[in-house]
Parts: sequence; C-alpha cells; structure tokens
Amino acid sequence: MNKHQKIAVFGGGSWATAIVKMLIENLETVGWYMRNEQTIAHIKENDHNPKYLRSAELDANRLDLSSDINYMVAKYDVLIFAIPSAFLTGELSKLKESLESKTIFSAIKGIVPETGLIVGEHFNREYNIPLTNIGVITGPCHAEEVAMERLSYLTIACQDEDIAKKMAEALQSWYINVKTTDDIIGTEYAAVLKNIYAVAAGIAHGLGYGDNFQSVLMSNAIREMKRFIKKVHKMKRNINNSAYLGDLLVTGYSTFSRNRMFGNMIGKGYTVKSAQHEMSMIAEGYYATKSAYKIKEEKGAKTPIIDAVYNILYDDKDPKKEFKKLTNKLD
Ligand SMILES: NC(=O)c1ccc[n+]([C@@H]2O[C@H](COP(=O)([O-])OP(=O)(O)OC[C@H]3O[C@@H](n4cnc5c(N)ncnc54)[C@H](O)[C@@H]3O)[C@@H](O)[C@H]2O)c1
Ligand SMILES: O=P(O)(O)OC[C@H](O)CO
Repeated sequence: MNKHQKIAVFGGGSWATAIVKMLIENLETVGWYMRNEQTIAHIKENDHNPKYLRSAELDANRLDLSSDINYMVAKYDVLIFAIPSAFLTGELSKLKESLESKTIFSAIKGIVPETGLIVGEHFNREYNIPLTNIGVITGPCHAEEVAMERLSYLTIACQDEDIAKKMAEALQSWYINVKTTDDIIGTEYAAVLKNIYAVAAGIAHGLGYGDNFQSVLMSNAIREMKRFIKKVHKMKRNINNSAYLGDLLVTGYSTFSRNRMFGNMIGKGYTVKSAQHEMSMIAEGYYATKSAYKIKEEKGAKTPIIDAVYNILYDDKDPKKEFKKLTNKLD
C-alpha cells in the first residue's frame, strides 16, 4: 500500500466528503477542491464539513484544501470527481491546466447534460483522456453510512487493472470492502439508471403503493437496466453483482436515498421545482431521466419505467394515471 499516492477529490458535497474520509484512512495527504472558501476555512478549524456529513471527522492536517481547481489539477496525479453531473461542465470550464496526463476517476452517478455522455466518456471525448486512464468509483454506498463507518462495498471499474487495484487500496479499510472490474461503461450506466428507478420507487411510495408492488417494480427495473445497458455496451457482465443490482436495491429501498425522497414528493403531488427546493441535496435521477430517455429512443430499448418517469417529470403527466398505465406493463 503506497501511502504517498497523489490523489485529489473534486466536490464539496456528501459523496466527496465521504470519499475524503475513506482516503485519509490510508493516505498521508489528500487534495480536496471545493468552491466555497468559507467551508474550507471551517474544515481547517473544526475538522469537519459544516454542510454535509457533519459527523464525519476529518483530520485537516492531512488535507490539502483549495478553492483553486487549477492548483489541484497541477499538483495531483489521480483526480476523483464527485461534483453532481449538472454542474460538472461549469466547474471544468475553470480549467487552464491540462488533464491529459492525469488519471481520472468518476464518482458521479449521472449523465453530463451538455453532451449526453456518461462521465467517463465525457472525459474521453472532450478532454482526450484515454479510456485506460479513466476509472469509475461505484457500488451500493450511501455517504451517510460511510460517515457512520457501517460496512459498505465499493466497485472500482477500470480497464487498467493496476490503476483499479491502487485505487482499491487507497479506499479500503475495516468498514470499506472494494471489488474491481473492467466494465467502465456498464457500471456507469447502471449507476445512472438506478437513480431513475429510485425516483420511480419514490413516486410509487408517494402514491400509496406498498411493498408488494415495490418488489415487482425493482424486479422489472433490473431487467430494464439489463436491456438498456446491453444496447449501449454489450459485454459479458453479471447484472446481479453489487455494482448493478446492489446499487439499484440500496437506492430503491434506503431511507437515505435522495432520488427516492425526490420521487416520493412527486408522488405526493409536489411539482419538480418545489420538490427540488425542499431538498438540500441533489437528486441525480431528475437529470438522468431526460438523458436516458433520449438514449433509449436512439437505441430502441424497451424501457416502460424510464418512460413513465419521463412523462411525469418532463411532460407534466399525472403521476397517478401514469403509474396506473405502468402497472399494466410490468410482470
Ligand atoms: N451521496 C451519496 O451517498 C452518493 C453516493 C455515490 C455517488 N454519489 C454521487 O456523487 C455525486 C455528488 O453527489 P453528492 O451526494 O455529493 O451531492 P450533495 O447533494 O451532497 O452535494 C451537492 C454538491 O453540489 C454542489 N453544487 C451545488 N450547486 C452547484 C453549482 N451550481 N455548481 C457547482 N457545484 C454545485 C454543492 O456545493 C455540493 O458540493 C452525484 O453524482 C451522486 O450521484 C452520491
Ligand atoms: O441517495 P441517492 O439516491 O442519490 O443514492 C446514492 C448512492 O448512489 C447509492 O449507492
């Protein structure tokens, strides 16, 4: 285990904070970029993020904090992005430093709205990062449970096994178990799609559907996910692994799930705007629905659950009627 890996995390939210917590279990120093200078000052003085995961203690002496994205890119070799996908291009537009020699990890579970690409593909096409230097940090893992040091499993996807192993070593600890895979495309799409299915689970709950129906919804969701991913990137994968089915289940059932919370409010009659306003955190599933709907139209995948969520969120359809129609399409 190399304690001196030069890894920096980009983002100031719950997941970035959880990743920093995991990394400082192992590394001497962790670089941490976030926009807000007041938050940086607070972390330096109080050893915790005042806005997200307040209970997670972070030894500020071992953090190299900066609100200058170019400083962070210049100084570190391995860059982990944990900025919600909707804000990624805005943050990257501040870059003057080149990313070309860097290893990039996406911890983002979303599609970049401006390009319609998953994050790894976005870095590959827009920044010329070879796919071999791109990795994904995924798996069924809520930041809140990392803060509580509850046993969690992550999956690191990278085509280069050595890069995946090094990242696994940097993240694993007595409460973090890390697996590796080379399915960088499939795991990223799974992480995007599960957010939409969690929104669907939340809508169902908000409408008054019970556990019996939720299990049918999840059972159909994993088959829909399999069909969708097969259309975009065909390879041998076991859709029942944690990075696919596991992540779908944790997001669909956990009380920590932001996507489920968001869906629940929609099912209860909130507008999209008011549901977003109520939440202090980002529900990626809202943005993912639009991009995934477009991709499935292009690829011709059969996706009744995505269609129903799209119709509700983007076509102003009545959730009750839309779910009634959906119930007839599930088995
Ligand atoms: N929270 C989790 O448990 C978890 C787990 C795995 C993956 N993820 C993924 O990590 C990514 C980040 O999610 P999170 O949970 O940290 O989000 P969060 O809701 O906790 O934090 C939102 C972050 O977005 C930033 N932000 C808000 N408006 C912005 C703007 N206009 N420009 C730039 N930044 C802005 C905030 O400052 C904050 O840092 C998402 O893609 C999410 O799917 C989250
Ligand atoms: O809280 P959610 O719904 O955004 O899910 C967070 C993680 O992706 C779960 O693995």
